[in-house]
Amino acid sequence: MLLDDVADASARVAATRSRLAKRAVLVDVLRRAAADGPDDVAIVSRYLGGELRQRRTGLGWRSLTGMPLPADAPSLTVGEVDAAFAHMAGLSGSGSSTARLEAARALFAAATEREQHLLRGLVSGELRQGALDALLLDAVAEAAGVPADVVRRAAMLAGETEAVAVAALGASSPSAARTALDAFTLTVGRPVRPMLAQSAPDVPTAVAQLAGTGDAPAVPVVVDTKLDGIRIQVHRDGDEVRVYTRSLDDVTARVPEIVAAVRALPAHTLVLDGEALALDAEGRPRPFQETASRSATRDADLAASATLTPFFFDVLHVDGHDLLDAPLRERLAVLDRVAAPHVVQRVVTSDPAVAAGHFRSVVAAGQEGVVVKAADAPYEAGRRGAAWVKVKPRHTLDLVVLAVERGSGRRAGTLSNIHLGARDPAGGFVMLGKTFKGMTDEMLAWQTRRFRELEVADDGWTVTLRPEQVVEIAFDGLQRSTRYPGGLALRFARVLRYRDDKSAAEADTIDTVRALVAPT
Ligand SMILES: Nc1ncnc2c1ncn2[C@@H]1O[C@H](COP(=O)(O)OP(=O)(O)OP(=O)(O)O)[C@@H](O)[C@H]1O
Repeated sequence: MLLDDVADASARVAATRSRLAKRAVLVDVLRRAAADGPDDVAIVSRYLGGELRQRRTGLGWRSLTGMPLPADAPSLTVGEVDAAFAHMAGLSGSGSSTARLEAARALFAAATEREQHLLRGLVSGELRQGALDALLLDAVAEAAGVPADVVRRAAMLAGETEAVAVAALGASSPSAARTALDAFTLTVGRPVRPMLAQSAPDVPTAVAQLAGTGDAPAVPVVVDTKLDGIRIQVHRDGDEVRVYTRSLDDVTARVPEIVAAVRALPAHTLVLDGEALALDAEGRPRPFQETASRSATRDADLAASATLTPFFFDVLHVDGHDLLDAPLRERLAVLDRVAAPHVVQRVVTSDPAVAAGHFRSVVAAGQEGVVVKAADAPYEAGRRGAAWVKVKPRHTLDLVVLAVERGSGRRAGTLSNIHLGARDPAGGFVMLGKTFKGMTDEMLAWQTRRFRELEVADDGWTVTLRPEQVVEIAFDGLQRSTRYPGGLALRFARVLRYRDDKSAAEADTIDTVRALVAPT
């Protein structure tokens, strides 16, 4: 397949707001890629999702300025483009950056204007979007003639889209595609995308959503303590233990204490879902920053300074039995048996008052809130379904840093005041305000370095960034604003922490923010 076909599809997807129209474009291009063979499906599904197949090419955003003028007519195949990036990624040693730049120039010289636009987006990561991935999976399902939930489930278990697209579109018939997709099962040692939660403003609302209201007898729900640490998914096969983060990165080498704790549990094979936390001598959680900086750094000194304790709230597999489809009630019974010293505290009740009492006591003990869960629900990998509902005592949003201003006075020399954007589901970001509050000196130093890496332009005062860094913001409310494009501004926004475990595609959307505005 020609790169031009993908560039054309990508431009048409970006040009329409209609999900149906976007999906139709993707179905068409995926079908044509399938006719050209599995290698093309692999590459095209990656490119449509906004990613290269190479994790790192060594090419920076800046190196793409000053590329040659575009070619007049398309000639590049996707296979040639993938091979060119594989070559660039493989270069190392002295002279490699010059060689890489030459290879990039040759590639760009052979690309038309819209192909160059696609290549830039792929290299910079700007085309990557969570919403696009979901759409792509639906398009794979339609192109292969199988139900969308079968494809989604396979992708969650595979932890990626490419292999699933190849399996589904490489099959000779819809029933063969289904068989190929059913072969993606939970494998110990291969992380699955974690189940996510919706939010509710308070505990009675969350309980009512799950336990039901009215005359029917209320069903008991699980009210789990919400710990404010780092999501971990731990896989154990005998003595081999691997620890993954929310974004499925392998952090095993950095958390030997978690490995040791899980090795001591009474099971041979295990997949556990939970949270890692730094505790003080009294067993109270230490501030999140300590847990986060510990996991974000490879620094051995820091590694010694805070010990992480794992707490588990779910189990997906034990000794040859997959539990994904078992109701939570059963999974928790297994969890209590195999992970007893490390289980998150919970109450099971249908009484909103009891649930609210648990919420108050855990918040008083320094925890973040609760997650109310349907006791009969399966584990829905990768889904923000209705079966888990979180409740926290304060308003927070995960926003993306769009730009940053130079600090002055005590903050001279730093990059300080950050511009905050919510994700627009149709593409791009909507600015909601700025803040320089809540940052510790360490955070300031960290962000000053980090934002230089993301710099796109610098007018001497404001540095415009690639929209990649997610930040968790607390705020007191929203006000109408004529200054910002969404017509809304945050009141008293302050930084709680930087979220390295979330990509910009997972940031809160402007629709979520609008839903917080009380109807007038
Ligand atoms: N007992 C628990 N059950 C489920 N999730 C928990 C629990 N304790 C802490 N968590 C954390 O809460 C998160 C659930 O909220 P959500 O799925 O919205 O993820 P998130 O966007 O990372 O949320 P947040 O920023 O509120 O932690 C999980 O990702 C997990 O890290």
